[in-house]
Amino acid sequence: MISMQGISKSFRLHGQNLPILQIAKWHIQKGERIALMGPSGCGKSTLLHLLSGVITPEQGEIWVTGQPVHLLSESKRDRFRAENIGYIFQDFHLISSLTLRKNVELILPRTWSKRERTEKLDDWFERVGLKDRRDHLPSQLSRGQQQRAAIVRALITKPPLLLADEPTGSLDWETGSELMALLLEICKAEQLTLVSVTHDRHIAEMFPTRVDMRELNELLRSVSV
Ligand SMILES: Nc1ncnc2c1ncn2[C@@H]1O[C@H](COP(=O)(O)OP(=O)(O)OP(=O)(O)O)[C@@H](O)[C@H]1O
Repeated sequence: MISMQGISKSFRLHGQNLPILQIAKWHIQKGERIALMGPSGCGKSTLLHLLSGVITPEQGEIWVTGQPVHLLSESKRDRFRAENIGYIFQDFHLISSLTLRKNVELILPRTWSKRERTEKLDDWFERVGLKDRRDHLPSQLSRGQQQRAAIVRALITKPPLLLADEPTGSLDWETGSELMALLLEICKAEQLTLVSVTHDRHIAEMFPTRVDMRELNELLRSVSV
């Protein structure tokens, strides 16, 4: 499903090269659900951006669903991302002037018929407990409900890889753990692969697999971040 090998990634800052990631090998099987943990600034978000092809490494190979992401042009990476990756953000990233339904409709493939769209939207909003709220604006909903709508937006096309960057980070513990339980249950049922960054040890314990950046990123073994 995912294979990374010999990865080096650095950023250019004030004329200097700042090494951020060095990963010898990382393999993820289809359907794995992984909590990615590690101290602030250790490169967790950078790693998600590499997996989704938002950025590319200086060295190394990244294969996702059989595609060599490291070799694709920017436009091909955009397409790869649209077809293969669902993304959930800490702050939901819903458009405030649009209803939940319209927020999700924006990303649906043009090839879906009107009937297919309506059926899938109804199914998914029901699945996350928002059946009666889908025609409301984000501001009319709680933060947990907004994140549920963001889950619908990320999953409705069933992308093989779901990336989440602190999806419960702006929710209280109870709301956050309920939301994560729902997300994990859906990913298990649909056999979707999930890599989710979290700072919360209790949330991480809900996952079948935990990966610590201190083990993955070789730079963290010699340098403290
Ligand atoms: N575009 C960029 N240009 C320069 N430096 C960057 C850029 N993006 C990230 N960095 C640096 O890379 C390092 C890793 O950042 P990253 O956001 O991946 O860390 P993180 O582990 O996700 O942190 P946090 O848990 O605080 O969100 C940080 O030192 C950050 O300042």
